[in-house]
Amino acid sequence: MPPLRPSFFGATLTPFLYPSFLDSASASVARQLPRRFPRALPRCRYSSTESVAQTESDIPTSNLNPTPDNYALTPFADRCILTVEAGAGGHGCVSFLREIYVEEGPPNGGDGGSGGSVYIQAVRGETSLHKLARRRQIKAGRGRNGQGKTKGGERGADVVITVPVGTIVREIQRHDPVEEAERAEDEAKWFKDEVTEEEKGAYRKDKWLVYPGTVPAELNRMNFPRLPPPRRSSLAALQPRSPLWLDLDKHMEAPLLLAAGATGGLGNPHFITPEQARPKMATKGDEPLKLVLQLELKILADLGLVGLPNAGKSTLLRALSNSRARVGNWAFTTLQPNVGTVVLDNHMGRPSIIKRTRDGELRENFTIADVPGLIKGAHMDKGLGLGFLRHVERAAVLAFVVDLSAGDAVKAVKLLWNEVSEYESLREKELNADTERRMVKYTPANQRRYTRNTLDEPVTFETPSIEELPLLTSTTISSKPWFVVATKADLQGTEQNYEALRVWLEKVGKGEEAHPSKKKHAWKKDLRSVPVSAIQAHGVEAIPKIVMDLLEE
Ligand SMILES: Nc1nc2c(ncn2[C@@H]2O[C@H](COP(=O)(O)OP(=O)(O)OP(=O)(O)O)[C@@H](O)[C@H]2O)c(=O)[nH]1
Ligand SMILES: [Mg+2]
Repeated sequence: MPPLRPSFFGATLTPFLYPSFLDSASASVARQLPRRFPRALPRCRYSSTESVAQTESDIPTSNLNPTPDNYALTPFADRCILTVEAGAGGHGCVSFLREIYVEEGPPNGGDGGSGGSVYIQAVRGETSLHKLARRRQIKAGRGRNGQGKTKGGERGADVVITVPVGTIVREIQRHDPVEEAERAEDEAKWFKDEVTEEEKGAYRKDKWLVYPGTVPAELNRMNFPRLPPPRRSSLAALQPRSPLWLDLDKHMEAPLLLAAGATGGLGNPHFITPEQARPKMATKGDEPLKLVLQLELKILADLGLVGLPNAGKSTLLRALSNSRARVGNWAFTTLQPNVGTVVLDNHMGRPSIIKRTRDGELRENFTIADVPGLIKGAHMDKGLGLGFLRHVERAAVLAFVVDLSAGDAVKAVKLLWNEVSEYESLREKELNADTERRMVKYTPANQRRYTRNTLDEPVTFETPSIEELPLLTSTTISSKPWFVVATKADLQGTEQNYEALRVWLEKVGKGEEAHPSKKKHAWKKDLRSVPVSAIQAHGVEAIPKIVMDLLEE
C-alpha cells in the first residue's frame, strides 16, 4: 500500500501546517477503498483499512479523541450516611388580652407551629448521591412560636430529598423524643412508688415557658399543672415503620414521608383551671425526630462497561452519550465511575428505538456507567480493586470492552470474567458470614436498651455509634446478561482477533466451550459481540438496540 500522502504534501511540515488538506485527501482516498468489516460494521463509512488511522495521533482531535485536559469531572457517590432531622415545634406563647377598661384580660397566647417534615422522592434523571453525601445533614424548618391575640405559629418548611431511582434507604440510628418520653412514662408507672416531678407540677426548664420577667423566686411559688402527655403530629401515622428499610426502585410521583415534624408547644389558655384563671406558663415545642440513614444505590446504571485499563471504555461512553469522561492513553485515566445517559427519544420525530419498560412506560433513555479499569488480581483489591468491582455488581447489563489491538481478545474476556467471578464468590462468602453473625445476635437499630439499676439512677438510653452498614446484596454477576464490545477495530490487523472472539462466543453460547465465569447458572442465552471504532463513532449505533433487548431479560 503506498503511503497516503499526495505528492504536494512532500514537504515535511505541510501536514502540520495544513492538517485539513491531509484530512480531506485521506478521506477521499478512504472512500475508494474496500471495507474491512462489511458485516460487522454496518454503518461504518470508513472501516479498518491500511490508510485510515494507524495510530491515535493520526486521528484529528475531536470530541471522541480529546486532548487529555478536555474533560468534565462529574462528582459521584453511590453510598452515603445522612442525618435527617424533622423540624422542632415552635413554643407556645404566654400572653393576656390588653384592652381599654379590661384590667386583667384573659390569657390569649397562641400555640407554637409544628415543625416541617422531611420527605424522600426517587426521581428519574438523578444518577448519583454526591449532593447528599456532601450535605451530610438535612433539617426541616422549625415551627414558629405562637403569638399574642391567639395567633398560632407558622409551620416549619418541609424538605424533600430527591434520590436516584434504585436507592435503598436503611436506618442506622433513630432518636425519637416522643417515643423516649412515652417509654420514660411507662418506666415511671412501673416504678410507681413515688409521685413524679411532673405530677407534683414542678418547673422544668426544658418543658415550660413562663411569663417574661418572672424571677426565679417566683417560679417556686407558681402552681405548674401536670405536663401534657407526649404528642405526635397526625402526620406521624404516615411514617414508615421502624427500623426503616426502603427500596425506592421506581420513579415516584409524590414524595414519601420520612420524618414528621414535631408538634408545637401549647399557649397559656390551655392551662386555665378553676383555681388559676390567668396561667403564666406555656409549653415549649417538642424536640424533632432524628434519623441517621444509610443511602445506597442498588442500581448504578443499566449498562456497565467492564474492561482492562486503556481499553477505550471512556471513549465508548463519549461516543454513546454526551458524557465528557476523561480519555487518555495511559492506564487508570478513570478513577471513579462516570454515568452517562443515552437518549433514545429526544421528542423530535420518531424515537430511534421503541421499547417499553416493565411498567409499560416508553423508554426515553438508558444509562451507562464507565468504571475504572480492572487488572489481574482486582478481586484481591489490586489496582482500584474491590471498590470498583462493587460498581460492576450494580449494573443491570454488562458490556465487556476489549481492545482488539492489545493481544488476544478471548484471553482478555476470560481474564475479566475471572476477576468478576472471583469477586462474586468472595461476596457470597462475606454475605454468608454476615448472615451467620446476625443469627447469633440481632438487635434492630432502633431498639436502644433501657438501663436503670436503682431508682435513684436516671434512665439512660444506650445509643450505638454510627457505623456503616454492610454492603447491599444484588443479583449475582454471572447471571446478568452480557455482551462484548470489541473496540479499536479501526486499527490494523485486528480482524483475525475479532473473528476468533466471535467464534469463541458462539461456542460458549452453544455450550461447546466453558462459560468464562466458570459458574453453573451463568447467563449465555444470546451472546453477542460488536466490533466498534469508538474514536470514530463507527459501529456504536448497534449497542443501544442490544442493551434494550438484554434489559428485558
Ligand atoms: N484507534 C483507536 N483508539 C481508541 C479507540 N478508543 C479509544 N482509543 C484510545 O485509547 C486510549 C484509551 O482510551 P480511554 O477511553 O481513556 O480508555 P479507558 O478504558 O477509559 O481507560 P482507563 O480509564 O484508564 O481504564 C485513548 O488514547 C483513546 O484515544 C478506538 O476505537 N480506536
Ligand atoms: Mg476511562
